[in-house]
This record gives sequence, structure tokens and C-alpha cells, in this order.
Amino acid sequence: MTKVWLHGYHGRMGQEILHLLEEDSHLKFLGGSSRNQLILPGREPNGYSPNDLVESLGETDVIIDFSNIAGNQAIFKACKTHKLEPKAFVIGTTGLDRGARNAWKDLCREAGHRLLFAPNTSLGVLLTMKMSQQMAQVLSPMGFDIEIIESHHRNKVDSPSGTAMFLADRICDKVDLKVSTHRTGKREANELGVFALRGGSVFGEHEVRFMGDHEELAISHRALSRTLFAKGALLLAKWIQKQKPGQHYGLPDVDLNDLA
Ligand SMILES: NC(=O)C1=CN([C@@H]2O[C@H](COP(=O)(O)OP(=O)(O)OC[C@H]3O[C@@H](n4cnc5c(N)ncnc54)[C@H](O)[C@@H]3O)[C@@H](O)[C@H]2O)C=CC1
Ligand SMILES: O=C(O)C1=N[C@H](C(=O)O)C[C@H](O)C1
Repeated sequence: MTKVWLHGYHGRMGQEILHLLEEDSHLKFLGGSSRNQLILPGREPNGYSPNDLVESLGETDVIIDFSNIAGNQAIFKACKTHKLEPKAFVIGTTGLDRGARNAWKDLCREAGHRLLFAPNTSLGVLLTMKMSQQMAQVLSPMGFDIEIIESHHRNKVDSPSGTAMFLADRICDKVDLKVSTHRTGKREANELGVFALRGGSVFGEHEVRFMGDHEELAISHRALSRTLFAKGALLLAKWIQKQKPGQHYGLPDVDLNDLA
């Protein structure tokens, strides 16, 4: 049995993942952490220090993080300062900047951890990314403009979404465009604009639009619940465990056929 730690336990995603973990025959919930509490089965939830956290993580095989930037920083600091034995990580938290991601990558190399950055754990988004890259490679040289629009619930703290930035960056790996997130004036010729809507209880919608002079193509993904993110997170927790230690991975490294 693979033992799982849930960082961001009390959150929307934390609770969704917990429900699925309870039914999973290969993964076992070992414990969780939120901003103020350590949750260990059979014990009263308690306040904790970084030392307590690392002690609890000792027994864990995979750490799944769905918290926020401060939460991600907290678990990073705890792991770095207290020299945790090699673990596997699935980082679902979004909004991390390049500095934070690089710090995690260095830590992986130093400590022999395996880590996957997964700003969207739905398998459909992985496919959306691959298809967007292919479409961009054909359509951008033909003069089509590419823009991304995303919608999320009113409580989301980061904007644009991690997924929208991921889609934009991965498209720009294939075509020579520059991502723009705060356009106020005229669209530049080499831009890929990213736009965010916030409201209601939208689970997560992303649309990549390829806008030509005489026709338009689009590829979109709509989450119909949070269950798909939670299911994907558990599949990816199993996937990351099989990867090489001391390495970090991104969603493009994941072959959908390996998850079936
Ligand atoms: N990768 C994916 O497919 C998805 C990623 N997300 C991302 O996951 C993150 C969480 O999303 P939600 O569950 O909707 O948010 P939420 O606000 O419901 O939950 C966040 C959780 O983080 C905890 N937290 C805050 N500060 C912390 C700290 N210092 N230490 C430990 N825990 C801390 C809070 O107590 C709370 O339990 C966000 O970054 C969101 O963008 C959300 C859905 C899907
Ligand atoms: O906060 C959310 O809810 C979501 N966040 C992720 C993101 O920022 O892309 C993934 C998903 O769209 C839901």
C-alpha cells in the first residue's frame, strides 16, 4: 500500500481527494495538514510546528499538495530544513512563481525526491494541451491569433489559472509567441493573450481560440465536478512513484497510456 499525505486537507480539493482515497485499494491515507492543523487518523486534530510536520511525513510515500502559495511554501520549508528522506510529490497547487518552482527542483536533486508539477490533474486537460500545441503549429504560421479564456468560481485566489498559464506556456514551446496576461491596449502581433472570468461556482473552464480572418477554431475543456481533478491526482500519485528519483516532471512528461 502506498501511504499518502494530504497537504491542504480541509480545502475543497483536499476533501474531494480524501473521499476517493478512502475507497482506493492501492493508496492509504496516512494523514494531512492544513494551515493550522495536523490531522492523523485516530487522534484529535492538533496545531503543529514544521518539525511535527516532517516527523509525520517520515512514514509517507507520496505527498499531495492542494493548498495555496503560502501552504506550498510551508511544506517546502519543512522538507528542506528538516532533511526529509526521499519522497514523491504531486504539486496541484497553482500560482507558484518560477522562483518557487526552481527551489523545488533543486530540492528534488539534492534530496532524491520525485516531483510532479500538475496545475491541472484532469486527463482531459492533458489532451487539450497536446491538441492545442498541434493546432498552434499549423494555424499560427497561417496568421491565426491564439487567445485563451478561462472561468472559475468566485473564491479562486489566483488569476489567471495555473491551467491557462500552463496551456499558454506549452503552446509557446511550439510557436514563437509571448504570453500576455494584462492587456490594456492593442493586441501585439506576437502575443498570446490569457483572460480570466470569476464568478459563481464554476469548477474550471478553459478555451483556446484560434482566430483567423475568415474562420475560427477552438478547443475547450469544462470540468463538471471536482471529482475529475481528485481522480487524476490519485492516478498521478501512482505515476510519480514509478519515476526516477531526484527528478522533477511536468504534465507533458505523462503519457496518458501509462495511467490507464
Ligand atoms: N491541479 C488541479 O487540477 C487543481 C488545482 N487546484 C489548486 O489547488 C489549490 C487548492 O484549491 P482549493 O482546494 O479549491 O482551495 P481551498 O482554499 O478550498 O483550500 C486550500 C487549503 O489550503 C490550506 N492552507 C492554506 N495555507 C496553508 C498552509 N500555510 N499550510 C498548509 N495548508 C494551508 C487551507 O487550510 C485549505 O485547507 C489551489 O491552488 C487551486 O488553484 C484546484 C483544483 C484543481
Ligand atoms: O482553483 C480551482 O478551482 C482550479 N484551479 C486549477 C487552476 O488554477 O488551473 C485547476 C482547475 O481549473 C480548478
